[in-house]
Amino acid sequence: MAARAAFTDSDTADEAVRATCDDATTCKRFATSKGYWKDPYMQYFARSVGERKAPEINRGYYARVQGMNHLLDAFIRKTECDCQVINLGAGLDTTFWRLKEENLLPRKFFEIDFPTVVARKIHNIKKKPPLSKPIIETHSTDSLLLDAHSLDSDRYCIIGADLRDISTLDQKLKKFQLNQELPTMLLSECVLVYMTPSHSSNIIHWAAESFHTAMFINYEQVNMSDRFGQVMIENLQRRQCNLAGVEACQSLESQKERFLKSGWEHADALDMMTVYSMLPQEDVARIERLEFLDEKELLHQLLQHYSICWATKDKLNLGLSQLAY
Ligand SMILES: C[S@@+](CC[C@H](N)C(=O)[O-])C[C@H]1O[C@@H](n2cnc3c(N)ncnc32)[C@H](O)[C@@H]1O
Repeated sequence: MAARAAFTDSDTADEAVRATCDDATTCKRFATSKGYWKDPYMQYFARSVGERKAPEINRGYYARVQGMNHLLDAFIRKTECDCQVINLGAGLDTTFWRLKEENLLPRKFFEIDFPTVVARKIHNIKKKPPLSKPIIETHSTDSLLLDAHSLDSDRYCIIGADLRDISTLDQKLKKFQLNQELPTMLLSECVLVYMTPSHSSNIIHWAAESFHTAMFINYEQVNMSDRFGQVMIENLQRRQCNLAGVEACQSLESQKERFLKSGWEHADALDMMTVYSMLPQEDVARIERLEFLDEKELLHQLLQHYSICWATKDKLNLGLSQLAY
């Protein structure tokens, strides 16, 4: 009986984590509909613009997306596209299509998420030509591997897997021609915080062991032990969503530390208030004119509770540790 209850609880917990993918998608969809940044592909994953979101939420998503893109694009340029990207917990992210459009496609772009999330994404890709066309265009043969929980083409691959099961993840990536010799970017955008510190540390460790030249960018909460952080945790708990990994989100130091103790040579971390102040200020001024923001203090608090941490290892001496804002 006890085992059964535990199974049901963890199932509910995983379902709540999977639902966070819809939150991210609807918030990004809304912000793009207001013109914070351009993403012509989002509409194919979330048809309706949905409920209005507060201006501080839209600015927060702007900082998140621009902040991640800045480091990712710098890495791709540094490697002259001779690299691969693995987006862990990718949800309905559209980065592959943006990179294709901007002529910045890596040799291969991998995405991982729970099989049910992947099944939904594949369903949308199959049905919407603007999503499927770029995949077909960059594929050299007539047929590509496609089933309910995976799609593999020359340049884009999406895999249904649980990130907490590293050996299956590793096996599946290798089956789809992961190249351990290529400079590799690992992305986790609001993902690690949903798993225990031991599970996320396994992933960070596995990534460091698997590639000799790599960069890992992690976006998630920080400064979570203060009052504002506690309220964020309680709000999520009310929706059955437990931030199981919050322990690593105490400070910028704790964020860096988890990489440095797991085989990464160099790590940096900034809170999103700082990232926001380092983004191209002309564009920041443009988005600040889009909507009137009454509660500046709330925006600052929000941005101070998220961070981008990036870590590198660089056997090929590409200069990865110099990539910054
Ligand atoms: C908040 S969403 C973020 C999605 C995307 N990275 C973005 O920022 O738009 C978190 C994603 O991580 C995925 N995720 C969390 N834990 C996972 C696990 N153990 N295995 C696979 N995917 C996981 C969820 O299914 C969800 O799609």
